[in-house]
Amino acid sequence: MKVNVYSEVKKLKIVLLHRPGLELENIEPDLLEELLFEDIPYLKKAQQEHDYFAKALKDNGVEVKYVTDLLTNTLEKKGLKEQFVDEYLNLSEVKNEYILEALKEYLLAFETKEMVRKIIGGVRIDEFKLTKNSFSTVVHLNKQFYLLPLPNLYFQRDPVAFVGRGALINRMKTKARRRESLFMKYVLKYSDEFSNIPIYYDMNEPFSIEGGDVLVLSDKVLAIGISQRTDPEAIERVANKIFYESDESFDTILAINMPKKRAYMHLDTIFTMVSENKFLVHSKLETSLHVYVLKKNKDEIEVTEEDLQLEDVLKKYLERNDIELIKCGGDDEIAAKREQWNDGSNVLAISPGTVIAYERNYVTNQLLREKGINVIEIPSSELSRGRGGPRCMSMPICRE
Ligand SMILES: NC(=O)NCCC[C@H](N)C(=O)O
Repeated sequence: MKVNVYSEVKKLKIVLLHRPGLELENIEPDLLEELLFEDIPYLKKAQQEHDYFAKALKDNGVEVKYVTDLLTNTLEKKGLKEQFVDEYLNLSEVKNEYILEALKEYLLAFETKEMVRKIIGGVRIDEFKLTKNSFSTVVHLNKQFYLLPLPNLYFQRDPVAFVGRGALINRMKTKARRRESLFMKYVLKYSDEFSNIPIYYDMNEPFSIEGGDVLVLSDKVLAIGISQRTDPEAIERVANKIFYESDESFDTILAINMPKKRAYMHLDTIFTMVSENKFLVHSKLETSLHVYVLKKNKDEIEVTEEDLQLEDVLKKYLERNDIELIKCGGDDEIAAKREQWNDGSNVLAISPGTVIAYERNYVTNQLLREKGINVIEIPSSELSRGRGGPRCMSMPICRE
């Protein structure tokens, strides 16, 4: 499978998705904050909405790959089931040796496909009895889960980011999402479907970076948000790797400083590209931004700082004057807040000027159409409860 991502908008050919599963049925009110959800989703409806999203992509000529299929095939073909479970449990919050031993035995007893479904879905206390009990295991039995679910996995944008011909295997900021990166790490490392993909970041690095913060603005310019989820040190390591240890064409990284708060969770929460010169932005993003410009010089990275309007940053570094910003919700203050809350700025371009957007953000979608953008709308009553949009739910593997 060819990895080729040098744009946010060029024709999308292959995309990575995860269809929500059991994991959404294991979100309960006391876990909402820890699991990064705002409400309890209804799985059946969420799956129907996700299938609608996948169909919209396929109907537009995009090949859809599911991370669970890729992982299952890799583990089966390469006999890596046990090694994966060991590494996966090691990344989990489970430290009690009796519980780890019992969990490993329980998970390995499943067929690979079912095991993959289970490790994503979580394991409840009532699914098996511990044979050995000690004081510490008894304490743990007062909880509801041996292994917490991964309900954010359908936001495939974040754990692994394809950039150029390579990939960032991201260290996710929160414990709730840390395990997610291991899925594609195994696929990229062991699967025959991907060969010799250069890796520009690894999940074992100490600093976090999430794919929602990474935008491939052109074959020379990356934009990476310094956000609640992405550390400047991670950006620095990615820059050094791509500039000096790869044959990529990128020579500029715009590190955009962002408010470190959930409403601005990732750069793509407030800023996405919809055509070669048009961008959809959070209505408050028109103020000046503090941007650190990392330039590839001969031996080391040259860093300059800019306090510019986003439009001026884009004109300067994309070297074009026809840059146009479209505000989420337009000039209607209340619509802007409402639609931003439901990821109105987070659309997925499947070709220049054609985007997939949530139907609920109809004010923004109308504004996009008035600017000549073709908007394909999808339902999201349940998907939205995880606070992510169509761009969050997809990771392009190959664009034209
Ligand atoms: N790129 C994105 O904006 N992803 C959305 C992630 C939502 C998820 N509930 C999270 O808080 O990480």
